[in-house]
Amino acid sequence: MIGLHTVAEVRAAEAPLLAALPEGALMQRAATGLATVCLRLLGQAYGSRVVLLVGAGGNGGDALHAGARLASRGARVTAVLLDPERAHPAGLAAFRRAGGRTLAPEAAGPALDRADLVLDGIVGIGGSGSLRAPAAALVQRAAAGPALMVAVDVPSGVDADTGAVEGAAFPATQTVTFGAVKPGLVVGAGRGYTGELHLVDIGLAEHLPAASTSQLTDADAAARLPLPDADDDKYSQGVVGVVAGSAIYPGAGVLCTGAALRTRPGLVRYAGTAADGVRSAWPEAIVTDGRPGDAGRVQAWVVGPGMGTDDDARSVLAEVLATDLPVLVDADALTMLAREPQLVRRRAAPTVLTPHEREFARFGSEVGADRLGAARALAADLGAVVLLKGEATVVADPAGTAFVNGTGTPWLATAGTGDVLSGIAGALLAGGLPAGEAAAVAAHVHGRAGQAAAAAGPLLAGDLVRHLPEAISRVRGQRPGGLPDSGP
Ligand SMILES: NC(=O)C1=CN([C@@H]2O[C@H](COP(=O)(O)OP(=O)(O)OC[C@H]3O[C@@H](n4cnc5c(N)ncnc54)[C@H](OP(=O)(O)O)[C@@H]3O)[C@@H](O)[C@H]2O)[C@@H](O)CC1
Ligand SMILES: Nc1ncnc2c1ncn2[C@@H]1O[C@H](COP(=O)(O)OP(=O)(O)O)[C@@H](O)[C@H]1O
Ligand SMILES: [K+]
Repeated sequence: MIGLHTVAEVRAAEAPLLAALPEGALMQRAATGLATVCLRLLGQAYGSRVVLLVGAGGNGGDALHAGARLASRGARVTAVLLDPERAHPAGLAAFRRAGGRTLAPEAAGPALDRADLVLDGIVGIGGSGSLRAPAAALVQRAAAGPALMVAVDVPSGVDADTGAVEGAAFPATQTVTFGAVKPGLVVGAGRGYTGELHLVDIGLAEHLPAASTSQLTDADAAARLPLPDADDDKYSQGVVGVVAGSAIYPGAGVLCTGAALRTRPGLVRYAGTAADGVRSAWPEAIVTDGRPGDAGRVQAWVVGPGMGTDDDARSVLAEVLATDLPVLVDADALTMLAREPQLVRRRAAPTVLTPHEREFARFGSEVGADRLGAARALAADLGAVVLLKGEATVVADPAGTAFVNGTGTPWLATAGTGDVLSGIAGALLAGGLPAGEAAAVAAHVHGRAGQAAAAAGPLLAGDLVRHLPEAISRVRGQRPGGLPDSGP
């Protein structure tokens, strides 16, 4: 599990180290790691052109110390001092001793235009608000040039906690971050500015609290996807019930049921008006065109995709939510639930809501720039797990534990892929995973299936279902074997 730590947590963890270590030692660790990454990227330091963008805080200090190391290896390093009077004194002295030269921001254009590498030490975890004018102009000039763009700790202009970007920000090809991954590097707009992420260990780990926000690795997901063993039968892996699709639009029912089958193929029951379509696509499912109560026993329900929002649909939703089973609520069911949120507030069993941004807004407030904060707030308000879909899907539970998904591809932005996600998550809920983990593992596996399917070109939602066994095998670190095809 990759823990994501807020600025406050990083500052609190730094405090005892700063008190215990000789002055500047922590910054030396950071700068050494930073210079090592830059040297690797440059390949050959000697003769290469490096420009440092240096703000007035510790972030600029890191850049100056790293620049000194690069200069001592023969790189031609120029520091653009945004606030010369306040540049980090020890860093600037080391930089000058190593032969580095300085420039005023107004004179920096030509150097930026021909740099091999630009190091962004404008602002790190001490930043607030949008990037100020001189810094923003330098960032834009650097971005237009040919250089590798390396951000120090956090790309300047990105809010380290939320990923919010107001105005300009440094579009890094690489970000070298210190001590802990900050949430803003992997979520929201910030994710798009971070590039490849490098974490430098500066000794903070033992001082950091347990992370309340995490990102799953393949190994974390695999540990939550148990293999069936000799004692299992078709019921023991958990039976999932699916209410999705309609007579006119059976697709959502077919996709959702297929995804559930391909995730934990113990048993999937389907109840709804898309019964004929589901039956012919998936002979493995047990299908009724009756109500959920007619379907037989299940351990979790998925309700919503393509089911409509008429009175019948509303009464089916109420029936499912009145059970004491875990329920995943998606799509049309979210639209209905937003009108009657008490249906979920009064539940004792876990509920997972999987809105995209427009569905989220129906519950009363826009997602905004702080996606983690928004998901946490809705989860706490409704007492449900909220999986907020999008480029970086986030999952939050009512107690405040959250996950940021790290897998996926923009090719997933196509109709029906959300129905597949619901089927995967429903199967994991029925298997007994805690609701927040079921949602997070589902997003992880769904993203991996998207990546596998996209390798062959533009993907359709049905391709995701077909690639699920392969994606799950890969998450487990196994070489996927071929599976016969069935369904969409
Ligand atoms: N603590 C340590 O020992 C270690 C710290 N480390 C490093 O230090 C960094 C934290 O240093 P920090 O606390 O000095 O803050 P920092 O990120 O440099 O920002 C402050 C400067 O930014 C400016 N500024 C603010 N907003 C702005 C905006 N919108 N647009 C433009 N400018 C803006 C602000 O200006 P001011 O408001 O003061 O006028 C001030 O000049 C951390 O990220 C890591 O890199 C590592 O070496 C490990 C050891
Ligand atoms: N730009 C994107 N990058 C990565 N994943 C995306 C992007 N846009 C959408 N997705 C993913 O695609 C899926 C779309 O789901 P949804 O909006 O419910 O579509 P539908 O209702 O058509 O099934 C979600 O899992 C979402 O996270
Ligand atoms: K920075």
